[in-house]
Amino acid sequence: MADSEKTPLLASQDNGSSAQYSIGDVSNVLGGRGYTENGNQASENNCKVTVARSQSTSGVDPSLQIALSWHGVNVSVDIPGKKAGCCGGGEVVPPETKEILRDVTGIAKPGSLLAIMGASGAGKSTLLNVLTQRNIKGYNVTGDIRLNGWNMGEGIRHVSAYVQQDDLFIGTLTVREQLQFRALLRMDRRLDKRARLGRVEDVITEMGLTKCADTRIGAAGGTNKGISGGERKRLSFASEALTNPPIFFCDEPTSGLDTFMAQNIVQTLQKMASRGRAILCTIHQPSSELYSMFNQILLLAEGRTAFLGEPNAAMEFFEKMQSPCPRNFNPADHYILTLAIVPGKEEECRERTRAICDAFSDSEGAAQITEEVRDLEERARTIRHDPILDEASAGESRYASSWFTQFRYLFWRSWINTFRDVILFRVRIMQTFTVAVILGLVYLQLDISQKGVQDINGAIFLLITNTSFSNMFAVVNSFPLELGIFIREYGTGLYRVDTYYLTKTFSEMPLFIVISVIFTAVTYWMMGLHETLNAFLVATAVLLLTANIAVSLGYLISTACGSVTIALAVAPPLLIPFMLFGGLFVNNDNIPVYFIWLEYLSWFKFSNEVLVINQWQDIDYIPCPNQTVPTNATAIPPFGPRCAFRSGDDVINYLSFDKDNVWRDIGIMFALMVGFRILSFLVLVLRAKRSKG
Ligand SMILES: Nc1ncnc2c1ncn2[C@@H]1O[C@H](COP(=O)(O)OP(=O)(O)OP(=O)(O)O)[C@@H](O)[C@H]1O
Repeated sequence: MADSEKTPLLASQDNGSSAQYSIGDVSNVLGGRGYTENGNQASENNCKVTVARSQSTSGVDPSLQIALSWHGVNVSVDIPGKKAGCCGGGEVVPPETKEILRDVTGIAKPGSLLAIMGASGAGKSTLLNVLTQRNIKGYNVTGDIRLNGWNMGEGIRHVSAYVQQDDLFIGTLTVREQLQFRALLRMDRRLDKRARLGRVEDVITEMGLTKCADTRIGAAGGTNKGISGGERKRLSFASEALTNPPIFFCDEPTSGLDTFMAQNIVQTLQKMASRGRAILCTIHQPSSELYSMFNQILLLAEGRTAFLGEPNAAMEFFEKMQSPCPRNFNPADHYILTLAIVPGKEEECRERTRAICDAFSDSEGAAQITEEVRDLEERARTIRHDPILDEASAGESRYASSWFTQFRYLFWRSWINTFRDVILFRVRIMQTFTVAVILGLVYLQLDISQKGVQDINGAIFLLITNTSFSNMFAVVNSFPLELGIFIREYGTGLYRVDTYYLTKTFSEMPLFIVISVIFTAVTYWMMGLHETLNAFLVATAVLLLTANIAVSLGYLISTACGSVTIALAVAPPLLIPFMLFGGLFVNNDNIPVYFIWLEYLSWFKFSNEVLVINQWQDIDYIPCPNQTVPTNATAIPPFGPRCAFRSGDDVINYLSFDKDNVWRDIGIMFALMVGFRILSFLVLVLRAKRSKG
């Protein structure tokens, strides 16, 4: 992309309740005019054009509106050569450069609702990505994309909103809470809390969300259903509309909605456009009613512009091309079918498409668009540079809130998400309690006896195993589901990775603590493990630490895998080796030398060692059947072959555990807990950075 004129564009003005970006003195920009609500140029006296950021009103001030233009945009991708066919035995396919968009030019003015249409593979998503400067890693992009004639580069992100196809929300929040969360983190930091919450109420009204404002959003398509699909989509618009950006990009806003809801959404978009915004949507085969609601359409075919203009003009253009839309036929369907490449008739279809694209590029309509785009560029050239564009181009967001503000509201949201679902919370407590009671019944009141040694050691190991598995899988089953929301919100500059990660882990910690304490309290006393308060407290602390290590590893697996399915596939094979070297299945002295390193990662081993020592160290005597200890005996006599353990120390020694290792074990467990968390944080940072590419 030519960056010859990557020029400062926006300057800030503090006008109290509203924040504004000023383009500078631009007597000639937009013909010396601002744009009126219907997209026409107006207000002759507008010598200072400012970019929309007035957040106290729901519309964009005419003097703050932006025209988005793109000129001669070409996009291609380099495809490396490879061997075709199975097992690399086939022909060599040479590397090639695939053209995705070719010389695409257009303009979206304030007040216009532009539909980007075309057959599958025509280049709609690519154009949207290029215009929004998102997901373009790996593409070769040339051409100009300008705002009111100014080349802003990635700064476009700061004056536009991108509503993606899938709506991702934390389902436990209500509509109002979701908007308040966004407003408190995203809006201009010079606006106080009252102004932000006031803006939330305005947006709720503007987007027709009043009726469901206090309804929980719920999970899309899940059993925990909240607001409807149409309301979810309007909530997506509302979330972006809070900062009142003058440009909106929407990817398939009506997909998955029924006709009524789809119409309702496009009406909302119409309303938003009528308030001075430029709205660009990709849309797949809209119904004729929907089609008629757009005031501009852009038809893409084979990466070229087949038409850009008003729907009526499209009708005339296709008539001239000897492809008139039949009566009572949906024009959108007709154009897409006319421009589609039908399998088996590729050459013929490509020929027709080429002819249409050539005809459009030679048409008066195309010439007028090119002239308007050039006019904007030309006029922008005469304007003095303004430092705020440098700021925007450098990617600095003036909406970023402070670290503490992010921490506060993220913690609030995470806390709600963890504890609001009372049913789920109760289910987890009941589940823990039930499992604890069952295990307690299986190992009810264990004896200190020769046979009891195996049962007690087995019970201790089972406590560690259950604590590890249940806590790790609780994370693995839920955290990856939230990662999509995190990536998207991080991408919009809502918060930092560290604040998100810290609040997530801190807010969830109480739940893991409560569950671990309930589990230990029930099982410990039912099993009749060493019955002193001190031993119980040590066991509780060690199992809490164990739970936290498992949770940390759960975070690491979740961030590394990114999806529940992969994380669930990876977690068990990872856990088994740790469990194997826990001291129950293989004696510590018999671990093969090449697996010693794994022993140092096995918290099962450290936890087991501390708990076994905690259980046995005060047991001076383990009875042996058929042998009585004389009351006046000074030492316990040697046992026969059936009695392996005279005292707790024998049990500890038998397992190759050492009382001197207790503090070392606890230290290593802390290190594992912290280490896994730091690693998972680093993986999350990496994931977040890569998602921005
Ligand atoms: N990274 C890439 N590598 C190779 N080809 C690509 C790449 N990205 C896009 N394409 C190709 O470019 C063309 C346009 O893709 P794009 O996704 O923009 O089409 P689309 O009109 O949005 O299609 P759909 O409506 O099916 O989503 C397609 O043929 C696609 O296969």
